[in-house]
Amino acid sequence: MAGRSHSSDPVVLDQITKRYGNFTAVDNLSFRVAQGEIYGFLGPNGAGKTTTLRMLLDIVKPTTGSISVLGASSAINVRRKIGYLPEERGLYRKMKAVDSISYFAQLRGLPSGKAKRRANELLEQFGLEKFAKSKNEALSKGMAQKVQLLATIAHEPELLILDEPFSGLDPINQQTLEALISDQRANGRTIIFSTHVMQHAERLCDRFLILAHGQKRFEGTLEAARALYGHRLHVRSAAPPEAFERLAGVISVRLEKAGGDENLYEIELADNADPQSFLRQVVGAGIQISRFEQAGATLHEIFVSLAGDEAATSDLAEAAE
Ligand SMILES: Nc1ncnc2c1ncn2[C@@H]1O[C@H](COP(=O)(O)OP(=O)(O)OP(=O)(O)O)[C@@H](O)[C@H]1O
Repeated sequence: MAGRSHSSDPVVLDQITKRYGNFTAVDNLSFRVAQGEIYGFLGPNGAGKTTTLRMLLDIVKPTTGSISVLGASSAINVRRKIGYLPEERGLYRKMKAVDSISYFAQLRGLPSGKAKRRANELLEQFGLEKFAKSKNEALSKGMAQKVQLLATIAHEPELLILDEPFSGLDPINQQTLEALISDQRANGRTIIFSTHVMQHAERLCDRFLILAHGQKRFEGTLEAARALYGHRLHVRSAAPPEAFERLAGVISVRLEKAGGDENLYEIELADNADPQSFLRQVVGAGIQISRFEQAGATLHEIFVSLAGDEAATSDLAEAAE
């Protein structure tokens, strides 16, 4: 599944570029998403995420390159198999919640009776049955967003494309949405979602793509990103930093916390260095250590290091919301 490319991959982008006048919004981007995968789209503001998702859906045409979605050269030909939550949310204000869901499901081919049943089932499943007959304008922003999400999945699409689905939801509803996305994958669906919030991507994604200035900065699993980011170790020892600096494979030694008898160091190893060989060298050099721990980089750290400073700003801004 994850990572293996296959001719029947539901989403294939090949050397896609999108220009607006002289400005390149998406720059020679290629990637594939495998069946049953949760694929995260990460990138700072203006990185080209929404433009790419819109190209996937054939709402925006690429300047050059080719796209295949569920075996078709245009998503429009397979739209009944796709569920799309756009970045700009919107429901008809005067329509009832239940009717909104069944309306969208019918637009995508579900017969009216089935669409209504499905709408009621989903509202109940997500604790919104009391609001089924409320008009959308009477719903809170978060509830309206949930209704729109349910409208996106009601016709049981094979491929879900969700643009910033977590933004605007409170932590409880974010959790509900995470569960919904995992549940969709468990049912064999393929999901692509964009986000600024690394924790969602960290918990949910089989693989992710980091975009910055329209270019791919990384594509792969969290483990692969961590390996790329390098090894970091936490070491507690009474020895001075120079004792570690002179060992093979050590790039830097940072004093994380000075103690009375012992210091806590963060030690960065070269990509090709091995923590075990570091440990053997420590023992061989007679350096006493009382703690040795491998630290996995967080996706946030990886994101900032790969997507640059503007990424840090947008990620932190989002986290502070
Ligand atoms: N119709 C358009 N005309 C001109 N420039 C555009 C158009 N649509 C998008 N852009 C530009 O392309 C770049 C990428 O925009 P896009 O909306 O894809 O970014 P994004 O990664 O989704 O950002 P955000 O996280 O802020 O939603 C931006 O600089 C944007 O201003």
